[in-house]
Amino acid sequence: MARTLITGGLVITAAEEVPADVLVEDGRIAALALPGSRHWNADRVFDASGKYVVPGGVDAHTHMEMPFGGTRASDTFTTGTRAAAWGGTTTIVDFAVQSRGSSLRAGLDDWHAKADGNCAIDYAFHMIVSDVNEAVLREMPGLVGEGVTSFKLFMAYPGVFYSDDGQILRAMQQAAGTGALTMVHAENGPAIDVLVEQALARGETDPRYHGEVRRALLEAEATHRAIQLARVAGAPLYVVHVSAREALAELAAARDLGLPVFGETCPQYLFLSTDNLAEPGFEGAKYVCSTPLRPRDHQDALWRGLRTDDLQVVSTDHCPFCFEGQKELGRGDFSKIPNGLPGVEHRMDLLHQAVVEGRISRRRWIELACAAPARMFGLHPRKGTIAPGADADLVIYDPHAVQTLSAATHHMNVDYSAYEGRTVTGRVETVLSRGEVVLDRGDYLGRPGHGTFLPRSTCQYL
Ligand SMILES: NC(=O)NCCC(=O)O
Ligand SMILES: [Zn+2]
Ligand SMILES: [Zn+2]
Repeated sequence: MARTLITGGLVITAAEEVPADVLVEDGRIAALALPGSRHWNADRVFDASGKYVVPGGVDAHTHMEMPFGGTRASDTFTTGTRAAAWGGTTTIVDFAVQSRGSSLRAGLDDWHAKADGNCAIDYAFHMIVSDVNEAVLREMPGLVGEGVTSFKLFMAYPGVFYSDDGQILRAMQQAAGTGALTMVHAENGPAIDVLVEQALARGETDPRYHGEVRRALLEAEATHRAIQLARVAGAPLYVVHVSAREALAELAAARDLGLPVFGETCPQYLFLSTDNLAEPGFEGAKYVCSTPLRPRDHQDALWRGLRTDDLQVVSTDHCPFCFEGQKELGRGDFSKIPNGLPGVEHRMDLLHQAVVEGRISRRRWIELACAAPARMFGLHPRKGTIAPGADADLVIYDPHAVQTLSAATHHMNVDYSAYEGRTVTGRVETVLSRGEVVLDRGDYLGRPGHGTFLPRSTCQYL
């Protein structure tokens, strides 16, 4: 395989920033050296002077083609992984779904069939458990053996993905016994359903009521309950898509006790708010996701949590539905709007914007977007860092380029952008996935089938 050299860039990892040349051989990082200090022969040289060289992003929360609310997420593995690559993400961990009444095996096989041969970048799977029973519990160790080392349980969505506390406790016990990580969607679903019914009965049908009924206190209550259940089970816990300040406080309190409790937030909770849900007409449907967007004053708490390590990971929860034909299913009844936002393409750029604005450091940017998710989900040391032996998943990033995010220019298969018209400083220039050039200065060179399934080890964050 070709030898590739990247010269003169500022190499940024979660641990350090150092000007260095990077040599890539056989799809892996072969060596780093002070700029110009070694005279390596290479078939291909990229000049990264004035640019950053960062690890490819690891997005630990995506939903390609996920069925939801009578429709399915509009990005396939082909379109979604291509869009991820455009945004500097070179690994996704997608959620395989167990259908109720079916087995984990069937759900996982289904997900392999969707992804196999179609991905532009490497991928792995978590498993959504929507039907906890004895047979399903017995299947869990087998999945861990196949590299599916995390399971997501839902306290929300009664009748769909929801598990009750007893089922969650049982699944946590089983996961802990195999070394797997339990992920929880922490919202009190049954209580939310009561509030939904009451709101609709009052004629409150607009998208903004989605945010009002999914109360912050019901996220905090569920987060508290998930933590206590994990304690009882002796299980580590990862709370997905944290949006409420009150839920974050529960995580912080648990971490202050030294518990193995981790949290993720997403760009939509850091950059968008209930103001978007309240946009005129039916526009707010574009911003319907769960947990919901919160009033703007929650954002500062989330940023603080990212700085203090009460939150460890920023993932996208990419789950796109087109406005036309999909979000529109909920006109006249907000509870029928399919839940989810597009975002897999913009995470690296939006977090870099936070660097530009002084909210996080450059190293924290890489920690949150690359290194921590790789360690959390058993992908380190192959992914999330730049070191000899690691996969050559590399991004040359121009920190000065200015771009405007828009549906007219993005690559996700969705007819709107949640960040339409937002200008950010910084842009991906070149992307390598295991040494192969996927993107270079606006030319897409990737191909479906390059991306391979990554069996994961257990959490290395503990
Ligand atoms: N988050 C969301 O609104 N949709 C995807 C499913 C989930 O993660 O709960
Ligand atoms: Zn969720
Ligand atoms: Zn999700």
